[in-house]
Order: sequence, then structure tokens, then C-alpha cells
Amino acid sequence: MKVLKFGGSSVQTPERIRNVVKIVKADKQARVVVCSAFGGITDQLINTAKMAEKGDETYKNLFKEIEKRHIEAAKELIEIKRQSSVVAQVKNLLNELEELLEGIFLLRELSKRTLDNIVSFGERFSCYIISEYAKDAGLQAEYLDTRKVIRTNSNFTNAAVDFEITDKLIQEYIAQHPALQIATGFIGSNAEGVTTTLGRGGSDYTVSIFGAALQASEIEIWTDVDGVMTADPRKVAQAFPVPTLTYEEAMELSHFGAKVIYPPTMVPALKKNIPILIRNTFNPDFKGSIIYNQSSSDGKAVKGITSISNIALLRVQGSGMVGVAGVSARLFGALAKESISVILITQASSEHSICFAVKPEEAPLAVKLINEEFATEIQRSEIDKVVAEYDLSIVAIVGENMKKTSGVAGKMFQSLGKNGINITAIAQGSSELNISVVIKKEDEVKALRALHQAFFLSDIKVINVFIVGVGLIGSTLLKQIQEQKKYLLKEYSIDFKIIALANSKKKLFDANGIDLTVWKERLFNSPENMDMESFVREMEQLNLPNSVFIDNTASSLVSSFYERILKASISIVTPNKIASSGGYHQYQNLKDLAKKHDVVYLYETNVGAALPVISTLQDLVNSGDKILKIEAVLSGTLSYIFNTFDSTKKFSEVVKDAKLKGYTEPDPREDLSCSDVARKILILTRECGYPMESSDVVIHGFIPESCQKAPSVEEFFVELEKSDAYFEQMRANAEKEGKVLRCIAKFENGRADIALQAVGREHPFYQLSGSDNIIAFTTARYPERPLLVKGAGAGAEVTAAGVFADMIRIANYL
Ligand SMILES: NC(=O)C1=CN([C@@H]2O[C@H](COP(=O)(O)OP(=O)(O)OC[C@H]3O[C@@H](n4cnc5c(N)ncnc54)[C@H](OP(=O)(O)O)[C@@H]3O)[C@@H](O)[C@H]2O)C=CC1
Ligand SMILES: N[C@@H](CC=O)C(=O)O
Ligand code: NA
Repeated sequence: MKVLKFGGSSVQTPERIRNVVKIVKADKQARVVVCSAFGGITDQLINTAKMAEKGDETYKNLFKEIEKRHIEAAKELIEIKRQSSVVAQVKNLLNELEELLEGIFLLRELSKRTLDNIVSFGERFSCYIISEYAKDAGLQAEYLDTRKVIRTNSNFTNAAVDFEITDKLIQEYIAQHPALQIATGFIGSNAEGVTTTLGRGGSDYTVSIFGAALQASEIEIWTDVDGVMTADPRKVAQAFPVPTLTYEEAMELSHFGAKVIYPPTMVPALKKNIPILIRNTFNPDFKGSIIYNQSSSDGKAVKGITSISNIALLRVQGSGMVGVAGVSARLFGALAKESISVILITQASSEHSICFAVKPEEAPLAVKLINEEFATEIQRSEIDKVVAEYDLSIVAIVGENMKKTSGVAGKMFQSLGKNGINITAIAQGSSELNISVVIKKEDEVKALRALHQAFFLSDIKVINVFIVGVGLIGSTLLKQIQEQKKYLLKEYSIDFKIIALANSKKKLFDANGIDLTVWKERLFNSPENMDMESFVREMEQLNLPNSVFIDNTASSLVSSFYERILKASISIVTPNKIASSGGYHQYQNLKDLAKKHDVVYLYETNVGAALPVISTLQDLVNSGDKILKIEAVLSGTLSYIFNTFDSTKKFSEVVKDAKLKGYTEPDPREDLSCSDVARKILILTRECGYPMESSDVVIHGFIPESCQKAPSVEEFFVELEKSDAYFEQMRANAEKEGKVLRCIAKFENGRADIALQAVGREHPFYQLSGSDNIIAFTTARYPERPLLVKGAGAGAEVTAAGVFADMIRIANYL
């Protein structure tokens, strides 16, 4: 035998009622069906009564609406030949309600007792109409006004049930009434037969009372969600229903936010070990959640994650508390006198301070009460004045199996820490059912998502990506991410979600992720103009876990925001060399900030594109090697130019060709003037541990001054054409000696310089082709034959691939 309950949203409209009756009809075990008032009616009844109490005559309009809704529902649901008698019965009830309201209006008085009577009409209308419709639908059904069987005390609006009498009344009634009972939720009556209501969660309570009295095999609570969720789906989109949970887990989860069920309503069912099923009226084929007394064996330590969005934290501390008995009794006693409920308590074993959470609106009174209670101690400086902190949230993980599993707290704290979320207080009871942390309110959603990721989606790691710069490198990167998405998901469970994109004109944000097959159109059509300040602000405000910022520009404006981005606990990947080759202090500061905020700052593509240059150097240094000399060809552009330039081509044409091939900087003057190479060698010196500045790098430039000084890229090419003969002469001279030209950067004895050199066959840099870079590290461990890194050092594909590889490194770290 089963008892079922359908809440207000399940019986909101005639169409939904038909659906409910269909569900009930399909269930041969259903014995009692408890229904709430039609969705919204309870509130409307209360408002109407309150208006009448104030003497506001428009309460009559509200009454008319209530009247209309029920008569229309009856007309729509009940078959023609029985309609008039059912409508007449509804009208009788309406008349009774109208008279009551008139009484309130005349007396200007609304007692709790009358309010309960008024509110009871909601369930009485709905269950009567539903029972009549059920008959039409072919069910042997009857209306049960539960005031007949649920006996309570006279604590109106929140009456306590007398179980001894109620159980007996229910058992007798059901024994005498073989038909399916459509029973009013929420209401009962006292010993004198006066109407009462059962308080919050009333209809759930009713079904639980029936289930327990009848020793039902199951209690089904039909609502508008798929069950008890792993987290609040409005805050965590990936939340999913928990298949099974214990009563205690359900209580913990519903205590904090996930309000599918109101905990006290479970007590009668819990006492008799009756399973409670949470089912979705709008998705009846879904199994829902089962709440019973077996802890699950699915190996999951954590069942759900919940939060209380807004709390205040109060701290009482002082030397006068250490080892003194009775301090907490006085403290919490003072609060109890004013009915201030304490949400969370922590006290360290030093007993030096007690910290506890209350509702923010109750905090000022709590502070006052404690300061009064401990006035003497405060005066003697044995206890400090109470400190209250506001704008905090509690986030908790819940699960019975936590007590058998070590490392759960570690995982919780690590995932919060990695996302830059500071924990103000921690509480875990010895039942180990719940670990609660107090954090800043603004971090609540981020924490919920990070924890949900860690405990439920650990198979798939979502990395939230924000990209500025979608030119050559940026667009190639997006293409590569799109092509590799499935593979990374399948093989490594990494999901790169592109949350934002921007170029210099437009920005586009989509917290659900941007579909990479249409990013160009979406960005082009985006109504949002780009400015870095608002881009970063939006990124900070979204406050997503596992966030990575990618800078694919060559802009100093963009890199000037790195500091702020790292401080927001967002990792950075960039091929943009400006930050790493700007002031040394800034370079070091960014590295320190990344460490401090437990995020990652990667810029491997700053030198040699995807070639493992920086990581190799870091490995050498970290493992204790001494770098004696670095000699390198660090410009893909210059390498390509001197590998391609021969007597058949003009120098300026080869440079244009390098630009077309995507080797040059957005501004090719930077390559030709060697300033790009200077940046790279400077970065390498810094990675070796030398605090060098760009002015310390000596450049022996080789392009004519007219080219160097050209004010624009166009004019630079004009000047370059004028100098073609000069470059041809340079090349021919080298060729005569059997040599080739190489722009070589060198770092030795703390000095860095760059020069164009003609090198012969014996030189290790003679054999280069395409856009090859070569880097030779002579070190204490590689003294004779240097460690060489060689390969294509520029170009869209290799650079984007290097950026992508850095992103994957971060994903593996986070
Ligand atoms: N080419 C290569 O082989 C290598 C390149 N790199 C580095 O990669 C970076 C990108 O180069 P590349 O793709 O060729 O450059 P592009 O000029 O092709 O693209 C630059 C992108 O950045 C955008 N942008 C520029 N300034 C801003 C700004 N202030 N705010 C927002 N967006 C901005 C541009 O927008 P818009 O289109 O609107 O102007 C464009 O989308 C450079 O730092 C370069 O040094 C590093 C290693 C190798
Ligand atoms: N313009 C650069 C690109 C890589 O940093 C080069 O030519 O090497
Ligand atoms: Na590199």
C-alpha cells in the first residue's frame, strides 16, 4: 500500500490535475493521495484575509479571483452531466469562505484561529474537485477532509499532531473506506473540531502521517523537480538528482537550501522506516530519489553540496575564556532568551575563542546581548568585545559515507584553495555527516561549482577559458581546441569551455560556453564593445572555478591587467612577450602572485613558439644545473628570411613572405630591429635567475636607420625596398666566404647581446631551414656538447599548439 502526495505546482491547472490523476490511476498500490491547494491559492487566501482585516474592500476582488479559479477548474474537469452538482458544492464552500471574510472585514480582526480556517479552504476546494474528477476518470475515489482524522493541539498555524489519536482515526477511517482517498494536505482539527494547520511543509507532513499510520510500503512525494539534487540547480547547472539517500542526509541537505522536503515532515516516516520517494510530476518516468535508512554502497562519500547564502559570523574571544566552565552556556543562553537561532559553531581546543553564525538580521541583537552578558568580563579585559562579520555564506558537503572515507576534507579544502576561496571558519560534527565552511558571500556560487566539480564531476574537469585576441594565433588556437575537444574529453576528461572571446573592438561572454563552430559570427554580431577593464570585471564577477585567461595579443594594455587577473585566482597563458620582458620587478611580481594565489602563469610560447625552451631551461635550473652560456637563433622570421633569401629574391619580398606565412610579429619592424629577439633572450636570462632589464641587452642592429625609423608598417616596407641592394650585398659577401647569415643571441657571463653573423659549415647553426629556431644551452652538466633545442620557432600552428599545450598543463594542475 502506498500513500502519495502532490504539491501545489502539480495541481496548479486542470491540465496538470489530469496528469496527476493519470499517474495515480497507473499506480495500483495507491491508497491515499494527499493534495495541496491549487498552486498560489494559499498565499491568495492569506492576502485576501489580511486585506479584509485592514478594512480594504478590494479584498472582494481577490475573493472573486479565487472563486473564478475554482469554478472554472470544476467546469473544465467535470463531465457535463455531473457538473452542476459539483459546481454547486464548490459554491457552497465559497459562500462559507465569503461569510468568513465578511466577518473579518466587519470586525477588522484576524486571529490565528480564523486564519487557519480561511487557509483550509485551499485544500478543501482542490481535493474535492480532484476527487470528483478522479471519479470521472474511472477511479473509485472519495474526498477525505483530513480534519476528520488528524487531531492536533490548538497551536493555530503550527499545530502539533496527537499521534495516538490520529493514527487510530486514520486506521479506522481507511478500514471503513475501501475507495481511494483524495485527502486534504496541511489541515487538521483540535479536540473541539476547530480547524488547525500543520505549519511549514504541511502537506508533506500529512502524507508522512498517513504513511506511518497505515504502515505504507512507500510514501511518494510528487513535486516539480527530479528529486533531491546534488546541489541547487539554479547555482550549479550540472547538478543532478541523488538516486538514494538516508533520512539524515536528506535532513542535512534540505536544512541547507536544497528544499525539496522540509525535514520535520519526515519524522513519522523515519520512525517507522518507511521509504520516501521524491518524484517529478512533470517527468513521471524518472525514478527520482529514494530516502530511506540504508546508507548507499555506491562508494560516493559526498551526497550533496548545499549552502546558506547570507550569514553573519560572531567571534567572542579573550583570555578569560580559557578553561572557564560555563562560558558557552552563558553565551548561548543569552541568545536563546531572545530566540536567536545559532546556525554553526566552532571553537578551537585552545578555548580562546568561540565563533558562531547567525542570520545577519539577528546579528546586531546578538552582539548586544553578548556584550551585556559579559559586561563585567569585558570591562576587566578578560573578554574582548564581540566582533561581527557580515556578507558571508556557509557551504557544506553532506554524506554519511564521509565517516568511512579519509581525504574528503582534504579534497574540499584543496578545491576551494585552488580557486582562491578563503575559508573563515570550519565546522564538522563528530557524526561526520557534514563539513561546513564559512566563506565570503561573493564566493558562494564559485565554491558550490568547484566542490560539485571535485566531488561529482571529477571524471570531467571543466576549464573555463577567457580569450582576448583572436587574430592569427587566437583563431588558430580556437580551431585547434575545437578539433581536439572530443579527444581531450574522452582520453583526459578535460572540457575546455570558452566563456569569453574578444578582439580590440568586440567582446562576447556566454557563461554556458561559446559554440566554436560559430564563434566568428557571434563575436562579430556581439553588441558589446571591448574594453579591457569591463572584460576583466565581468570575468571577476562570474567568479568561475578553474578559470584561465589567454592573451593572444601583442598589447601592453592587455598585459597590464595580468596582476589583477592573477589576484582573482585566474591562471594565465600567453604568447604575448610584453609582460615577461617588461620591468624585471613586474616579471617577478607576476610569478610571485601566481604562487601566492595557487594559480599558474605560463608563457612557453614567448620563446621559440611551441619548442620546449622555457620549460627545458626551468628544468635545468630547478635540478641544480648551472647555465654557462646560451647561444641561440630566436627569431623565426629572421631565420626564415636568411634561409630563403638568395640571389633570385629581393630582401623586402622575403620579409613580406615571412609576414604572410605568419612568422612575424603583428608589427614586423619588431622582428627586423631585433627587439623581438632581445625580448626573448632577456626572458631566458631571467629564467636563469638574472634580474636583467631590457636595457642590459646589447643589440648590434643590422637594418638601415631609415627602415628602423619608419613611422608605420607601410612606410617600413617602402624603406626596406629602397634597401634591397644593401641586403643583397650583405648576403653576397657571406656567400663568397661559403657562409650563411644568422641573427645570433648570446648570453654569457651575465651579458646578453645580439648580432647578425656570417657562419660557416663548421658552426652548429649553419644547418637551419624554414622558420627554425635553435637554442644551445651550455651548462655545468652539458659543458662540451650543449643541450640543443631545435625546430620551427614561429608560425600560427606551432604557436597556437604551444599555447594549447600550456592550457592542458594548467588543466592537469587544477
Ligand atoms: N606568430 C608567431 O609565430 C608567434 C606569435 N607570438 C605572439 O602571439 C601574439 C599574437 O600574434 P598574432 O596572432 O600574430 O597577432 P594578430 O595581430 O593577428 O592578432 C592580435 C589579436 O589581438 C587583438 N588585440 C590587439 N589589441 C587588443 C586589445 N587592446 N584588446 C583586445 N584585443 C586586442 C586583435 O584584435 P583586432 O583584430 O580587433 O585588432 C587581434 O584579435 C603576439 O603577442 C605575438 O608576439 C608568439 C610566438 C610566435
Ligand atoms: N615573430 C616571432 C614569432 C615568435 O615569437 C618570430 O619571428 O620568431
Ligand atoms: Na617555447
